[in-house]
Amino acid sequence: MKKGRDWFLKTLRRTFVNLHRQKPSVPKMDPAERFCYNPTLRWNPQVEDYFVKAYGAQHFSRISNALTRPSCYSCIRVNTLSSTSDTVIKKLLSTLKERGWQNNTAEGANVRHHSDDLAEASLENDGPSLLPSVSIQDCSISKCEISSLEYVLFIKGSGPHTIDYGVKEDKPSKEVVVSRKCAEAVLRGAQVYVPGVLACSAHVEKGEPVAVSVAVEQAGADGGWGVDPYYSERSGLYIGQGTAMMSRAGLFRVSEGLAVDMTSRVFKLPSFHNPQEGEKILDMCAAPGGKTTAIAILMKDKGEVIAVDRSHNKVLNIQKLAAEMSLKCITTYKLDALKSVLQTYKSDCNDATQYGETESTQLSGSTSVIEKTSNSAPGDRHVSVSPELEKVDTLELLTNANCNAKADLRKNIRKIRNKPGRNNCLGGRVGKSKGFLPNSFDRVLLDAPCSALGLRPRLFAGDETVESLRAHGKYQRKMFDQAVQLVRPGGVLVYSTCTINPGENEALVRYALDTYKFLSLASQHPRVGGPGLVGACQFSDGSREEWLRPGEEDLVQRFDPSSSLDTIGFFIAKFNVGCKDV
Ligand SMILES: C[S@@+](CC[C@H](N)C(=O)[O-])C[C@H]1O[C@@H](n2cnc3c(N)ncnc32)[C@H](O)[C@@H]1O
Repeated sequence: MKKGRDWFLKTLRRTFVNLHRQKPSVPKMDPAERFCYNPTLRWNPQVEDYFVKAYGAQHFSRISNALTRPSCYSCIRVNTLSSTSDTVIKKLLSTLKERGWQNNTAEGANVRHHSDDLAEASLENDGPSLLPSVSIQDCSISKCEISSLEYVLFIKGSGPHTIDYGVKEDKPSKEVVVSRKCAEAVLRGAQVYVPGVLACSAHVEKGEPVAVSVAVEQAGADGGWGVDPYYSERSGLYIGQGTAMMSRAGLFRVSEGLAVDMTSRVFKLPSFHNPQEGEKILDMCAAPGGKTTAIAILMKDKGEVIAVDRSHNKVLNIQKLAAEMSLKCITTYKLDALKSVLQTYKSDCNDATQYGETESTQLSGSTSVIEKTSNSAPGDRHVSVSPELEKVDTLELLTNANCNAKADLRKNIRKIRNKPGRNNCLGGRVGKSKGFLPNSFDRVLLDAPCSALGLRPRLFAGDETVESLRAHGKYQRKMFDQAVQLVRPGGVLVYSTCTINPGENEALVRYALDTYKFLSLASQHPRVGGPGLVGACQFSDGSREEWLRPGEEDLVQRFDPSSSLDTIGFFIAKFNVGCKDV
């Protein structure tokens, strides 16, 4: 992160120096066109070409445009073990009120005035249930209407709003330029923190109003992507206005802290820093733990939820979330889902469901996991070495490991590269798992990693190639093969992922409906009962494929009709494993 920021700052400063020397002429333009939010999403040219052929230029431009805007909703899961949805709604409303959401009518020009009475009434209401949706200025909170999911709350924001930046002679008074990542967070309700700041106008003092704009990567002459800080290039890239919380000099002296307190935003979405029984459940790609904790709540914190992720830091995040929510039935491990099924195990382990290292991150004593004291390979040890010593250490490690195969050599080198410290490790112990025995879980959730192409808002998409998009599917399939082996006969495997509306293009149909075909094929897996597959896919054109049985309709996530991005289809498929005749 720090390296990236240094690189940005270096590039930026170098370009500013060049700019100064070259004194390029900035084309005059209408301030309304320039000081607004109207970004163009850049794609890898091949991917763009691919999608334009698939959707047609106009439709693809709509998709691209929609992706640059944040989703209208934030979603909060209520921990119903310690509160109720109504209580949390009241609390959220009161937090919003404290933050001035009702009265701050100076924010933006398109302010929608909802009645404060409703919010007031609901805050004072001690009755059994609130209205399904309560609104205050620019924001409404509602419970999910699907029965049994009332613990899910939707917070709807508003935007885009027009902001008066106090432009004089085509220039806003003072300006802070932030990185693209920072801007994407600000568009979802965050503040501007020091690490996100790339540049700042001269003579900015603490307390002064500043316009906040974003420096997005532009295609360079060499075919690569780079930040182009040309003033005029940030047209349409203004994301709001705020108060500088430190002077310009202070900003570049410190490495953390609040840099700009946002007072007017193009998109208003409040940011809240919040986050069934006896079964044994595995969550295979669990971080940050949203679904793990939801499962634990549904289990009334009784039973065993084993949450694994391949990233050390992300496992720490799951632990943190579980601890914050006082959930005791969650045990976490670091594990690559592609190696979830234990390959070799020793017969002296009675009823062992998995092998772990000495360290367990188990949060309760309820799991039947058996841990071994030292079954880690020599390469597993954490070696903290300086870069100069790294080569020596690698060699030593390889010798010690007595590796015969090239694959082992590669694996051990990778382990060294990823050792704590190189990865900005958050610190903290994480138990490693060697995998689980087949048939050892009542249920397995595979919330597989995807291309994240549908994540919004998105201001840069140049990194994704057609090949990388295709690779996600293959990766998911391998994980599925592992997951299906771990469910006990009669158990359930839940698989969730998203895909892209295929439109009418044949090539895209082949690519996007890959998942769909995969799910159909998966139902013919020797361990999966054909009719046991339930799932659904719903596309924007209204077409729908489903395999649902009465009472299972709620398994399917439905489209938000108010969303302007209508091209992503969701799959949530449930497989009954090991019973062909279900
Ligand atoms: C879609 S996210 C999971 C979100 C999570 N289920 C939730 O609701 O909070 C996918 C996760 O898979 C993890 N992941 C990616 N490849 C993995 C692998 N080979 N093994 C285990 N986890 C993996 C990523 O680190 C990421 O945290």
